[in-house]
Amino acid sequence: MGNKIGVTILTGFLGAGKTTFLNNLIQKYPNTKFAVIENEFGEVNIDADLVIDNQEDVFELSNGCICCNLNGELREVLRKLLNSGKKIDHLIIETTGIAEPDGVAAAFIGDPSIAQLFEINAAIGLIDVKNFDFAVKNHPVAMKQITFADYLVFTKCDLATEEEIKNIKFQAKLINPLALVDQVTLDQFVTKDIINLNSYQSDKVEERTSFVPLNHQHQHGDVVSHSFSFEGEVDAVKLEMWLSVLFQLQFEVIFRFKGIFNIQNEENKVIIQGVRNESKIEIGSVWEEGEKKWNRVVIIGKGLKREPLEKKLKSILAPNATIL
Ligand SMILES: Nc1nc2c(ncn2[C@@H]2O[C@H](COP(=O)(O)OP(=O)(O)OP(=O)(O)O)[C@@H](O)[C@H]2O)c(=O)[nH]1
Repeated sequence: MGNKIGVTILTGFLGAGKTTFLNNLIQKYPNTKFAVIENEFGEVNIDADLVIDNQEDVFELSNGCICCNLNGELREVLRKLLNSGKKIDHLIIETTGIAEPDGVAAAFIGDPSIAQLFEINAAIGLIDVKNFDFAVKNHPVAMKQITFADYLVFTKCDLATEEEIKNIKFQAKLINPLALVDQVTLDQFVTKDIINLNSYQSDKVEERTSFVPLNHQHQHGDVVSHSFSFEGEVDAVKLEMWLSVLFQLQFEVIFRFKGIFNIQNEENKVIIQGVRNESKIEIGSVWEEGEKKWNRVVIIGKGLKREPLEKKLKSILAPNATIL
């Protein structure tokens, strides 16, 4: 992460346990100086008062949602934070239960002055196992939160049976095959090194993408997750053109995009992540000698049909490539 301040985004539907988790998280790292941005969709920000105040800097963004009308204000707070001269090791943003986390993440990737100083570390999605069905059936945003998370934490497991938890974990993994999963109960400390997940680093993307089933499709309501793997070299210009169309014109329906590409004349893997209408392109590890040069792409979104995507992927490839 270099000298940049790592950013963890906490997402999850209303009442999923974000503030509870945040407090546990802060306590887990007594030597880390956190700044916390609390966003609540009401004029009075109650959550900010519920954050245990271990001399953390808690900023409140109320009466709106940072994924939309408060995005400018979020940028303003980040600038203030930097100009304050205070030592900050890590920033946690707790979004409202109805926020689309990609809008928050996009601010860190799309704004060069912010991206220079902050780096998204991971998006944590909390899922209340007792309310999972209700939330995903009735609120498309809950589904979007799950698709965007790098790490899914199941809460209120103390209130559910083993069978219920297993079933919900299974469904959530189908919706978001890229995410790591874990579970907590009330007041239980987080065991994973949450602030160092580094999910946006190219090696972690490579690692997670390799766990996704090959050439798979899964549908949950109108949210569908497609994975593709194919051999052959990709034409960089054609890929860029396709992605710019995808991210500029279709970002409303593309919730998540991660890909590892074998680009023509490039010795290293090229890692591409799409966050709303922004994309992050990084050079990954070198293709090892004898390693099969698979391109792997995972696209999760609303009502996405497989055939046009497959056709598009074929069109960016050199003629000898085959999609399996
Ligand atoms: N039994 C049980 N209760 C929990 C657990 N996690 C959170 N809660 C309770 O659930 C309620 C909501 O938790 P919060 O942490 O405020 O949830 P939130 O996601 O921040 O809520 P909003 O900001 O309203 O979206 C609180 O009463 C918590 O004490 C859990 O694992 N088990």
